[in-house]
Amino acid sequence: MVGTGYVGLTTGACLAALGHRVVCADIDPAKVGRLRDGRVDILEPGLDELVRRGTAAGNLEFVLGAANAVSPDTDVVFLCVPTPMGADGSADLRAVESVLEEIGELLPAGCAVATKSTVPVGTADRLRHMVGVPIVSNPEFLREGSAVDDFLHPDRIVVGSSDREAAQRVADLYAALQAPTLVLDAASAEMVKYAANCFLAVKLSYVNAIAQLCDRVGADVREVTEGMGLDPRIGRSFLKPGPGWGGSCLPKDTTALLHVADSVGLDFAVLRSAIEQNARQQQDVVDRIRQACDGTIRGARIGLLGLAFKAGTNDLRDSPALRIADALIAEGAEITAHDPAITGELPGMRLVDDPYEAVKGAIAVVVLTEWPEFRTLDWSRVAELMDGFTVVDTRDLLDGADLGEAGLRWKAIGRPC
Ligand SMILES: NC(=O)c1ccc[n+]([C@@H]2O[C@H](COP(=O)([O-])OP(=O)(O)OC[C@H]3O[C@@H](n4cnc5c(N)ncnc54)[C@H](O)[C@@H]3O)[C@@H](O)[C@H]2O)c1
Ligand SMILES: O=c1ccn([C@@H]2O[C@H](COP(=O)(O)OP(=O)(O)O[C@H]3O[C@H](CO)[C@@H](O)[C@H](O)[C@H]3O)[C@@H](O)[C@H]2O)c(=O)[nH]1
Repeated sequence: MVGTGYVGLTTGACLAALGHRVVCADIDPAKVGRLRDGRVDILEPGLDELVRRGTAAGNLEFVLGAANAVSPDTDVVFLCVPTPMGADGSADLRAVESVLEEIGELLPAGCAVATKSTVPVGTADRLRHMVGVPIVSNPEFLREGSAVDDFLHPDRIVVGSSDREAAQRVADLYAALQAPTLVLDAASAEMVKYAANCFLAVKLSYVNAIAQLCDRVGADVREVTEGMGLDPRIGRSFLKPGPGWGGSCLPKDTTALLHVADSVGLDFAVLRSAIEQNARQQQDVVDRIRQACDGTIRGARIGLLGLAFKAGTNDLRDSPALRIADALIAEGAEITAHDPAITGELPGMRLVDDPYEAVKGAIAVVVLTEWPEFRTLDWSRVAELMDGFTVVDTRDLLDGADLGEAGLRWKAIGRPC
């Protein structure tokens, strides 16, 4: 397993739990040291336990550098390194290429390379020349915050390669999970990943736009999405409006697929407008906060509850909450923020470990991440501590009546307030 982040560590620890012998490599010596001591940096329920169990059982180990993960009896090398957004919006494949360069000569005959990193269509076939063995696309669909559970109970396993036998060998590693398994060509497998993530992004942008419309026409988006979701063709999940979608995947994958479409002369207008709607959604939240601050953000003290891109994770990558915070800071706001999973320092704001400290003296309070503990805050105490009385609830998390009783004004997107 090359790369021990969300994907590599989860996959490595879970494959070890299924009985395979796994060697996980990372380029970061400090991370490798911590993992050898059984310390996991990321917040993923069950992962620490699996890492400790695998290490104790002797079928999960951690090494520095991809080359040290490869041996003459290696069957599959999984690539789980980052593929971030490049300057032109395309996926930056430098980490993938540098690993292949590092291990190309070391791979034993009969082994396969499986790409779990999200890579654009054509990558497996294009990079094949760098290694003398088949490359199998094996996209990963886990969600942060439920990575172990998603791995162990997958909706589907997708593998694809021009070498079907190699693809089947990779699929066989997951046989114990008894999941629906698709063995495809490499391009189709690579496309499944982007097509799925981009569909989710389009769905969210659509529902965020519906929430905006509900506000303007006096409908209640909670009831509207319930009515939509009961239609099995639509489904109930991914229908919750918010401050815009973010995280380490949806933003970069939508931009990367749009880049691919542009490069082959296809105007993927629906995807482009989903990305644009997402930027507008974040700007709309800033505008709502401005209204709550009597029209001026400059000099206003604003308390933020939640910074992670969703509840259940301490990942801040491409978090809409941070984008919104940055926009407020750029307009001259004084920001105090609290997130139960985030400690340390962040530029331009005061990060505190007590939610009541975050709301102290605030003219407006903004809920940006749907942490359940925010629901049960003592709103009378919040009202006493604040200097103003508006709570902008971008996640429709709170009970408006509770806040009303405490003398606060509750503002949610698309809900009658
Ligand atoms: N995070 C998710 O939920 C998720 C889900 C599905 C797919 N993906 C995809 O999986 C890939 C990895 O994502 P992630 O979130 O796990 O990333 P991450 O940043 O959490 O982890 C990547 C790891 O790779 C290591 N690394 C970088 N270069 C290396 C090298 N040359 N040799 C060895 N290790 C190296 C880094 O130090 C880091 O520990 C990306 O392509 C991403 O799009 C992510
Ligand atoms: O009803 C919803 C559901 C999600 N979100 C937001 O959408 C973003 C993405 O959420 P989620 O998909 O749960 O996060 P990730 O962990 O990034 O997972 C996505 O990205 C991964 C990386 O590619 C894929 O593997 C997963 O299948 C895909 O769901 C977050 O900002 C959420 O707050 C909403 O606003 N409303």
